[in-house]
Amino acid sequence: MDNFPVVAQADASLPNHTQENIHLVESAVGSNSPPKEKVGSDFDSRMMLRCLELARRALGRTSPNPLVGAVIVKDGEIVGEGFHPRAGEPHAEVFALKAAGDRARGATIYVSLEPCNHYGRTPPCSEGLIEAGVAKVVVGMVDPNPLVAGGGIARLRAAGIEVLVGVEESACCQLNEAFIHRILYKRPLGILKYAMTLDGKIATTSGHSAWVTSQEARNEVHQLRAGCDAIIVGGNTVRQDNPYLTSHQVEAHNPLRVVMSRHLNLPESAHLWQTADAPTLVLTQEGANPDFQKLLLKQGVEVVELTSLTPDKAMAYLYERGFCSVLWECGGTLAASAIAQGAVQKVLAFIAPKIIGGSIAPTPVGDLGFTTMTEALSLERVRWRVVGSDCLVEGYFPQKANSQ
Ligand SMILES: Nc1nc(O)c(N)c(N[C@@H]2O[C@H](COP(=O)(O)O)[C@@H](O)[C@H]2O)n1
Ligand SMILES: [Zn+2]
Repeated sequence: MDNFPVVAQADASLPNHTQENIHLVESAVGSNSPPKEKVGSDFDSRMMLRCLELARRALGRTSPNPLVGAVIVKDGEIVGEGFHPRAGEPHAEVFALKAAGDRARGATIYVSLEPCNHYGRTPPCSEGLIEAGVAKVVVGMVDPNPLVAGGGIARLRAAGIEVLVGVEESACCQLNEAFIHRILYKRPLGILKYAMTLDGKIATTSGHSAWVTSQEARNEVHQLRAGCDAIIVGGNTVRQDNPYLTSHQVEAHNPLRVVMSRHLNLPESAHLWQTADAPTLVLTQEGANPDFQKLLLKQGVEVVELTSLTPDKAMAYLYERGFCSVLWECGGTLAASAIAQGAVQKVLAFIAPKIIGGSIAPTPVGDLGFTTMTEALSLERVRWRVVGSDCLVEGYFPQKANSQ
């Protein structure tokens, strides 16, 4: 287990203040640390939860940027609200300031992420807040982005503005767990999702898998997809299940559908290239099946040849494309190799109270090469709840602490 690369390491080249920030954010996200004392009043909490509600309106659409909401309160009343709609567009604070107009002077702004203090695609919100004359800034969480990392808070305080940090911090971190992971580990957050029977099978011996779980669980999966940037499957899943991999919800975001296939021996009639509901990307190896590549291109499917097609290389490529979260909805063989290469950090297992038997019926995770129980990968921060007639168990592989 010691040599098993379950997670990517945080980048040792990051500056010291960012390393400290990593610990700060890790302790806010993790539940292994003792519960923290509540920060702020009940009213502060209500306003911050409203910020998170606003932020969620852009679910799945902001990467590589975070989901952020902002609320401006004057004399106990909300006078402006905003959220960050997508990268390249103004930040949440800018929309809230615009909505509040002159009423922002002397007001309190609640924002789920520390105001930025840098010139990126947009100018620094810290300066905008100072110029608007706000009296107080209530922050949900410190921004782990090394370009911000406490600098926004310091700038506001230096301008004489009162700043309260950490209201509903763990809820703020949870909403942006994928953004945080991307910043800290320079990879998208990998989420492995599967549905299995009580006896641990994802399909019958003959490969029939529709449906293992209840409609309610499938609806939950559709919502999960709407919040992710990409879904990855392997060629086997395309051949056997012919999935659509969409969020099946009106106006919801559809993630990029990604197929990993070395030889491109895939069916021409697959729904993934016969339906235009969502974009599709096929990742393959150099020189694979040029005729099939032509067919895919004709269908509007993007094809990218990687020098070697592995889960880690796929995640590195998707990181470069600006993705924060990737959902692995693949079969057991690819899932095992994704876990072994540290491309999975979070597991969502839907367990249906059904038994189908079959000693060779497929299971969610293939061979990891373990021979003893001491090698088993234990999840932490485990939670479970009932969804329809099924049970959803979720947890995280332990993050290796940064040694810097
Ligand atoms: N406080 C805050 N509010 C928002 O609405 C945001 N989108 C951010 N994002 C932070 O700024 C970085 C992106 O900057 P540009 O959009 O490129 O100017 C992002 O990485 C976050 O650190 N922060
Ligand atoms: Zn900003």
